[in-house]
Amino acid sequence: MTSRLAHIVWHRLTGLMPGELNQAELAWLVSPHFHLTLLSRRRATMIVNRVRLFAFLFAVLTPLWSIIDYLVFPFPLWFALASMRILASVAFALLVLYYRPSGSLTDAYRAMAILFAIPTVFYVATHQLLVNYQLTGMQAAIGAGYAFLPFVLLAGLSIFPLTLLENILFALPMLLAQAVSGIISWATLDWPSFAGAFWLLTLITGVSTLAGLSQLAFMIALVRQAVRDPLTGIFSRRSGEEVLELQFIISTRSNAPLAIAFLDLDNFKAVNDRYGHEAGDSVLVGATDSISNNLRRGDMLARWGGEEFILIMPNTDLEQAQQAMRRMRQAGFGLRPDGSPVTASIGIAERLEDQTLDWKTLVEKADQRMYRAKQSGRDRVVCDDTV
Ligand SMILES: Nc1nc2c(ncn2[C@@H]2O[C@H](COP(=O)(O)OP(=O)(O)OP(=O)(O)O)[C@@H](O)[C@H]2O)c(=O)[nH]1
Repeated sequence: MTSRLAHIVWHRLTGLMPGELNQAELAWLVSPHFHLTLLSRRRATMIVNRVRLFAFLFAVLTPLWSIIDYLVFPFPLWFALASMRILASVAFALLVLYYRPSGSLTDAYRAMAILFAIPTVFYVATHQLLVNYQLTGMQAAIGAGYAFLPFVLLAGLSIFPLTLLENILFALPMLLAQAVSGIISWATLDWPSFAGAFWLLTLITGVSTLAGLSQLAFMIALVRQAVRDPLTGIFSRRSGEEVLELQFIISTRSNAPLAIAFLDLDNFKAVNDRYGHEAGDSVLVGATDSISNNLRRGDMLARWGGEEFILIMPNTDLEQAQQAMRRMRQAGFGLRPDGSPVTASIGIAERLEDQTLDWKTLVEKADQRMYRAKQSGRDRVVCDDTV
């Protein structure tokens, strides 16, 4: 009875989670640690682009308020505020001009940190300046507006597709700073208004976090659709090319081996011809399931064409790649509708061994070897040009 109730409550709760995600992807909302490289790169690009948009808006809006300050405040005050606004505006403009997306998350975090640091410094500086003046009436009302900046910053978090952990890490310094400033001025603190403002900041953080998580969920679903082959669920050719390009650069830089295997299922056309297209589809799914179950962590399988696949194996030399193929062929590639085993012809190429200068040549080599495996009788691996 209790377990049934717990089950219902759990079901209801998970029903609240973004419906576009599957169970495994829900963990991706918590921490970036679980994200695939392709998602991280796209997210990093999106974050930097949003930072630049935000910075552009603030570069334009920040100096405009000087007109109001000029009309309301006495001379030395409006001039000092205007100078600070111009400095902040220039800093925002520099961020727009010089920060470009690189695909690296560290760069994206740095861009966000700079974006939030500019108004924080501005806030602290203007606060120091304004406390020296005894403002009343209209002047006090306009001066109080400066205290709203932390609210704007925390609300600004909502435009970024961040995980729960990242949202907390970015919001925490601002909330802590607010709390510390309250503790420092403890004796003279107007308690109810401080507590009210702090509660409001926490609420805004919660809403921004929800907004960020919803964006992230939507992005995860879109990236999945863009990078996965709809039939087999493995990576599409387009994302395979992207990963291969990236892995080629990484392995060249670190002088590490990079092996790829080009796999083509044998006599697959006969399955379609004899048992129909749907049976053919099931064979494809069975073969990719079997390969995926035998992959090493860090390896990546992409569907290159109809019944052609490319397996990307970073940090793997020729000998290790041959071993991997032996293991894979032993595990098999699933069964044909008549119960006989599916076999594959495989060509292997390795960056160092083949002295290839770009990833396309590496694929060409593996493809040619796969073709020779077909010609010399199918169901075999070819890994050099000697046969
Ligand atoms: N069911 C199904 N068939 C596909 C799909 N994509 C490609 N094919 C079929 O795969 C077959 C490939 O046939 P071939 O290139 O002649 O190769 P094969 O029969 O495997 O022969 P070998 O490669 O020489 O061993 C074609 O009949 C395509 O129509 C797909 O998504 N589903």
